[in-house]
Amino acid sequence: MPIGPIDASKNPRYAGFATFARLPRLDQVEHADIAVVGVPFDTGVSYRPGARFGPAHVRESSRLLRPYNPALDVSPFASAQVVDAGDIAANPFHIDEAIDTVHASALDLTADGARLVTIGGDHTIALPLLRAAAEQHGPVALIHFDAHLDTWDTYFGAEYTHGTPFRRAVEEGILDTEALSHVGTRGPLYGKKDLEDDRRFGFGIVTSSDVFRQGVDEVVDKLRQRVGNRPVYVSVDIDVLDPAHAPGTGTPEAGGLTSRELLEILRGFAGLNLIGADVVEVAPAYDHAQLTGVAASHVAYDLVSLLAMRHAEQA
Ligand SMILES: N=C(N)NCCCC(=O)O
Ligand SMILES: [Zn+2]
Ligand SMILES: [Zn+2]
Repeated sequence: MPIGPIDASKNPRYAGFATFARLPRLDQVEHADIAVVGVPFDTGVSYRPGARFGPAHVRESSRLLRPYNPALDVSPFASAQVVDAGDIAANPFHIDEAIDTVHASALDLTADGARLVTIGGDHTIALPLLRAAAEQHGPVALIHFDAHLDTWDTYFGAEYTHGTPFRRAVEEGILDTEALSHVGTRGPLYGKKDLEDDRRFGFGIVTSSDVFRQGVDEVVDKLRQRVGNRPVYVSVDIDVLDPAHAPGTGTPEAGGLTSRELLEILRGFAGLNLIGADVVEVAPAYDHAQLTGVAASHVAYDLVSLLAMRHAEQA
């Protein structure tokens, strides 16, 4: 029997240390099937800093999550042993070293088959997480929720930033270029070439307007078709949400998804071969009333739920 979260009917949910969803820590269980892990790192940002405080804020905003997920009809913490694996200690003064640390820690945490939901941290960390995923599964399909493409080349000559992880990943051959999608893209670009490069790398784009005009079901259908039964990694930059739904982020763009749309699309992924996920770019200094923290914690909860369903199917 998995060890579940602290019982909120016996111990008030606002009391005690904040692990994700008040789950046990990794060192309190014998084996974890799914681990939520933080990466407090924001040295890769191009605008507002502060995503290094994202993991603590998402945990603090996750105290109200309950054990049954009616939208997916699953009790994720009973279907699998889910834990909080704490934070990866990424060097804030050395991006290359931080990337190596995240890569090594992700490999370590998943060595016995555990799946990760990583809480960022800026989007730079998706690169080492994808490296680790590809080492275990081969080149992976990607569904990338973001206002931004994050396939740019360099900033100030720097190759490893939060605007460049997916270009690096394509260059490294760790993504399955038949099955790459951005969702929620919007806002001004540097030039048309950004889109041309992106298409050349193999990405298909579902813009934020597409979600509005076509609706969730059609978008889910398209994304599912593109992924098929490939191993798929889901990366959620919280700035995919409209700043009204997620003000606490570093590079906000108007005209984004609602949290309802994002959660509904994620729930449409039930049955896909999800192998890992991240929720990045939560910067609490710009948040209000935990809007962004609550949204991110619910996104992480649905991702954990999808992984738990997958785990139960395979067990
Ligand atoms: N990954 C995020 N959130 N943002 C990328 C923004 C890149 C830019 O400053 O143009
Ligand atoms: Zn973004
Ligand atoms: Zn991003």
